[in-house]
Amino acid sequence: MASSSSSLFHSSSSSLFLPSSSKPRPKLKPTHFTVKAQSPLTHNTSNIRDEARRQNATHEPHRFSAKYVPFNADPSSTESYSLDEIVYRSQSGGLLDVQHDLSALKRFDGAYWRSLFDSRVGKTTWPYGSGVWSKKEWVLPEIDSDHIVSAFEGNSNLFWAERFGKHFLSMDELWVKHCGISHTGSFKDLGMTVLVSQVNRLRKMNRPVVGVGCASTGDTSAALSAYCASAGIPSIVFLPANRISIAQLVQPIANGAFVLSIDTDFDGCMQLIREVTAELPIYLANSLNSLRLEGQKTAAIEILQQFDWQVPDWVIVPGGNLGNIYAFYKGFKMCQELGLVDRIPRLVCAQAANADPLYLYFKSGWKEFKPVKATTTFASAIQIGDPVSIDRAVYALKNSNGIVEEATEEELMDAMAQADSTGMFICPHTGVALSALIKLRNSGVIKAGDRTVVVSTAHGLKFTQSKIDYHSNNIRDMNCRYANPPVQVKADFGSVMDVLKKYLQSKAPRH
Ligand SMILES: Cc1ncc(COP(=O)(O)O)c(C=O)c1O
Ligand SMILES: N[C@@H](CCOP(=O)(O)O)C(=O)O
Repeated sequence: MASSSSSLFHSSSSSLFLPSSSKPRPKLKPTHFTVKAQSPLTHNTSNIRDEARRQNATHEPHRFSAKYVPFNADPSSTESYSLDEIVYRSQSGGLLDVQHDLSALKRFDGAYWRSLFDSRVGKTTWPYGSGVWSKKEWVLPEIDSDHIVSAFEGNSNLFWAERFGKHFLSMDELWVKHCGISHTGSFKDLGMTVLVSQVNRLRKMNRPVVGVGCASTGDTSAALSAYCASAGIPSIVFLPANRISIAQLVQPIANGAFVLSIDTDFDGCMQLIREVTAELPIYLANSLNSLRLEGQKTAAIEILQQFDWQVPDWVIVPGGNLGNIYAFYKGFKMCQELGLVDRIPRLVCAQAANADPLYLYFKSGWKEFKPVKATTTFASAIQIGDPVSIDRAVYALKNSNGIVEEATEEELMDAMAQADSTGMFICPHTGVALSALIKLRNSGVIKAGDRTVVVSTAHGLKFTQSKIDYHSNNIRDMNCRYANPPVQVKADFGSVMDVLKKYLQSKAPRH
């Protein structure tokens, strides 16, 4: 059913002036805030990178750090790896997590970090003009700004969905975080800037990385190929043949990636890329690699920032491979731990009913996880039956008093059409998240006054075929209740007037 692919194929202004002593210091108060206001290109330098270099040379070295540790490890564990190592799994075969030196970050209080992050928004200072790198100290603190590969991603709009909220849900406080209004049209840019920047650093250090590879349902591959192309790094993408949209397929092709269209589903491609990256000097770019989530978590920080550091009640995220739901949890949790906010929102992960292993696990009371064979869904980017980040997702949901919901094909397509009819142009995955919201509102779990954020994960323009099918009433076993097909009309004045009069009558206010 899903649309198928063709056969073709500082400020300087916001520099952080770090204290010279490595001794613990009293927490900085906002009044001692050390962000220098200065416009980017004040020093006769030729571009923003040069300016960043000049600033770096005059600054003291960073004193924040991060490392890989086993995910959710026992506190007694001493296993850890430098971020400069090429490692995706712990000794026991479990997931890894990037652990920041929180005690170093805590030398600065919440007000300090809020002010610092706020000061960097809306500037072109390298690299802080990016919504991800404006939080560099919390993302990859040790990377040289010169190695960063960025499209100034992030800083996506948080849209007040006034009409959708009021009209369909009697809600005043419904917001949509448009992570898909981004360089390659999905939230993957947030993670990929971090991963490709680290690869760039590794290559400069002469580490054996010849290329970067991923399995993809279309968005990871688009982001990977764009960032790699921008840095001149070879990218290799494994795509499930005929299961991604044309718009997504053409992105890595245009960006010069080595594209393999493989006769299997996403889970099959994921298995293959894991085997291949264990053998060849190809760095793995899927979210199994915990570096990606460091970038993705900044969307959560941005939401808080956009609400002037007030915490919403609910955040709803569509889930597939399940890295993103954990990334949101991690972003919110860091803000709480570092004193920027005093609580975190409740998280909802929304799945397509045709690809719902997490939902089934949740419904079983977290008794037993079983991968499923995911079947075709209009939400094609989340057609995933064996998510690599299942443990991360469960952790995020349990620790945020979270919920999992699911949406049938008809529900998700109706929700997408309803949202579009109020001026949005969302992707089917966002339709899944909105369906979850509709269900939770109808059951009274989410209250009319709850401030709720739905995360929109990709741009609707990547999924136009699904909208065409829906609005043409061309989907088997679906009512397409909100279809709005074009009216065919003869090219004469009378015929045009007839249809217009009928239309205007149907729209005239009734008294
Ligand atoms: C558009 C879109 N939405 C949602 C998701 C789900 O994100 P995750 O795999 O991190 O759960 C993906 C990718 O999987 C996606 O491409
Ligand atoms: N939707 C994803 C699926 C892979 O997810 P990842 O976050 O593990 O890379 C895609 O677009 O490929």
